[in-house]
Amino acid sequence: MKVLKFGGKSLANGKGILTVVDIIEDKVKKGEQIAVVLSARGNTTDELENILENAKDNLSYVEQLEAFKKYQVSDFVNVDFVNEFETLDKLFEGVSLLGDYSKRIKDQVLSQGEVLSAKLITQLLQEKNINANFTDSRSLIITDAQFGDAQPLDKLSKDNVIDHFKKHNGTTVNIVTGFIAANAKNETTTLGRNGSNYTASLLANYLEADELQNFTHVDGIYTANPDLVQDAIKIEKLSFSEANELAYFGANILHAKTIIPLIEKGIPLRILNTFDHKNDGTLITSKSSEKGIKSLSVLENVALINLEGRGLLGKAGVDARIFRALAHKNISVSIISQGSSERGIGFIVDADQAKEAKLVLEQEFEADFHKQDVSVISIEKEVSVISIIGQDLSTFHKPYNALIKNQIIPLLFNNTVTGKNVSLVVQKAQLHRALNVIHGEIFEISKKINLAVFGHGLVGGTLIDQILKSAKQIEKRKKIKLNVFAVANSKKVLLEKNGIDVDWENKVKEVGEPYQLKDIVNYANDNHLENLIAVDNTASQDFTNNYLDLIAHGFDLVSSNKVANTLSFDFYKQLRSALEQNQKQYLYETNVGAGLPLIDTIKLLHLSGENITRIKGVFSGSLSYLFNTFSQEDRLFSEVLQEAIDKGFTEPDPREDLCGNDVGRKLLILARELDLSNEFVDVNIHNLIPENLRKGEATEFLNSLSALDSVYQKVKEQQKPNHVLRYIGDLWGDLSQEKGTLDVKLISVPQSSALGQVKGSDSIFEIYTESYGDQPIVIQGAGAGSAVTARGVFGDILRLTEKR
Ligand SMILES: NC(=O)C1=CN([C@@H]2O[C@H](COP(=O)(O)OP(=O)(O)OC[C@H]3O[C@@H](n4cnc5c(N)ncnc54)[C@H](O)[C@@H]3O)[C@@H](O)[C@H]2O)C=CC1
Ligand SMILES: N[C@@H](CC=O)C(=O)O
Repeated sequence: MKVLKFGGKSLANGKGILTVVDIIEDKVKKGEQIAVVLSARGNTTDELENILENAKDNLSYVEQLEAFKKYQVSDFVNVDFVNEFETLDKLFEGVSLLGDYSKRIKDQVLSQGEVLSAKLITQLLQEKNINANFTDSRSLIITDAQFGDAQPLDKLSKDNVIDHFKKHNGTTVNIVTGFIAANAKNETTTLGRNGSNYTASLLANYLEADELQNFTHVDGIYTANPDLVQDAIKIEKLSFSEANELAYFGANILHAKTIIPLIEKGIPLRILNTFDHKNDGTLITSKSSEKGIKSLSVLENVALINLEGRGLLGKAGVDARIFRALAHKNISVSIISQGSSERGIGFIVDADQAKEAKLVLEQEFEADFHKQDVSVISIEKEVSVISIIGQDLSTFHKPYNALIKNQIIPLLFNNTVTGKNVSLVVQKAQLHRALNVIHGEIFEISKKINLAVFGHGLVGGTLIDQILKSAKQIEKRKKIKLNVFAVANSKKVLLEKNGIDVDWENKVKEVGEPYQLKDIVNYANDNHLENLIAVDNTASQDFTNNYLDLIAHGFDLVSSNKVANTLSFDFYKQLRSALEQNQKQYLYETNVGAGLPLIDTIKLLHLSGENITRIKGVFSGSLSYLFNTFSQEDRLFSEVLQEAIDKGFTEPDPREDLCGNDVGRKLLILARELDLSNEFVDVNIHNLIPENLRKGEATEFLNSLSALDSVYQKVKEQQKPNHVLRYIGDLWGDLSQEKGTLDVKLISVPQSSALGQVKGSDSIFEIYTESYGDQPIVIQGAGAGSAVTARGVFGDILRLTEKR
């Protein structure tokens, strides 16, 4: 025998009720022996309660009652509800006249909901020639006289149930009303919260059923509420004790009292979805899963009460006074935390009891206030409790660190000593994001990294395409889900919380909107996006003004833009201190040498105490290409320069390369990596642009490139034989001092030298250190180009995700 229980949502008009009839019919046709327990349909119980209140308050309720009746009858014209409707009419009339009702009357009213439901299903099944038998549980379950929350009298109830099922067995399907019962005087009682589930488990117990199937509107029990956590996973199996923890912490499908009758007889409970009944749901048995089950549950309607005072220190009986005072008003405390200094105590109560709790405590501690032993009793209403079930403190650092990195600082947390359960109190506004962060961490589900990409020109555009192309592979290999939720240029932003797709460029044009930085920050907040990274692929100084704001709003930073690292040394330090304060990271490997692993190498050498004495080389990819090609081939300077521009080697404004600023910046960035405090003005730069071409717009300059030809032809010709031109950066001097010497210059070197042999757009960096002596560490390779640079930026993003 299996007991099937259907909840209110399953029995609502429309698809629900028809599906329920199909499920029962299907089981009967397969020859399964079943008993069916039903809740009231849809919102019936709430509606009845509402009408009752209105009747009591002498408000007009008749129209509401008629609508209620109409809903119950709906299209089911053959069902006879005359008795039930008359009963309700009389009860409401009486309440309206008296202006009051007792718990006994309320139970009589509410019980009609289950009666109507069971009568209807019985009728619908009979119309399908199924031998359905309407069973009023008031003749089976006998309780004490505690109306509203009656306790079953087991022996009597069990005998009744067994007798009834003996009489009505075989092909009969008993359709039993849930929730309602009767006392010894045959007065209607109800079984309280989750009453229908309770009826079903009592029946399963008395009948020693093989299984209780609880049909709901969800697929089973999830690792977290799927409405809040998109990646929540259905739990296939769990034990009663694990389910008990879930029930306690708010999984409202289950309640401890409904589980006990099942545990007693070892009857499995299966949570199923009426609307997808092919799904196996979640099976709850006495057997614990080997690995232990983990899940998240949430308490939302709560408030945090905080009691503080220096005078509490070491005083005996303070806690006792708090609890006594609260208990006196029937206020229950669910989570409590107290520092060892005993100067404060924080605890959670139901939100609607918070005000009363504060009042009670203010009265209790009135004298202590006067003596200034107690200074504050405050209520924080905008909080929620997250409980990580199955979590102990040995691995708690993982979700905790992930929360901190996402700037979610729990207000309070505690754990159970024996069981595995850690609870956190967080700001309500952060609940959604906190749940997703913790869930991702404890289930090692693909970590979602939310990227806002600023600048989608050569480098930015290539980066976005590279990300979209490899996102699936990365998710598979590294369990990291890269989600580009924002793409912005200087004017417009495209925002897509679930990530842009290959058509992003058109969408930026067509549906992109003018924006300010705060719009993107707010969008991330409103959509609870976690693990935020801002990627700066602009060349804009204006944009770097946003860095501090981004950091303060929880973004890590990645940039190919070199400007932020080359503004004043004060800003450089301010940026680092903001990063430290907010526990954020800033990676910029592409600032020097594009995709080459230069900054990391120098950082490591310096950190390990290796004394770097000089860094010298061809720092610019575009100027490398220009002088390598120009020195080698008999071509016009302007022609080769145009080629470097066309290949995407130069800065957005190529004058930044030619005037030496770009190399100057790179040199300064490396110097600052060595803790030197040089400013940009300290860099001695040989500007390659003749004086007369330095002013005006970039386009003007680009139209007069040929004016450079004669200048550089002359320089080329004045070289010694077998020499070539190279534009180099050189960091030297006593690098243990506060500042180093930084030179950027055009030199002529033998073609056979290391610098002379550099080809194409390669950069070369010679790093001289004390241990390596005269033989420098050499890093050489493509020093410019959108593909290699974008790859380098991508590398920084991935490196950041691993640090999270
Ligand atoms: N091209 C290369 O080989 C390398 C370039 N870089 C750096 O990469 C960065 C990007 O270079 P490219 O892609 O070549 O430049 P680009 O000119 O092609 O793209 C820059 C983009 O930034 C946008 N932008 C400008 N100001 C903005 C603002 N305030 N907010 C949002 N977007 C803004 C522009 O609209 C443009 O789409 C530069 O900082 C450059 O120094 C670094 C290493 C190598
Ligand atoms: N314009 C730069 C690009 C990389 O930083 C260069 O030419 O090196």
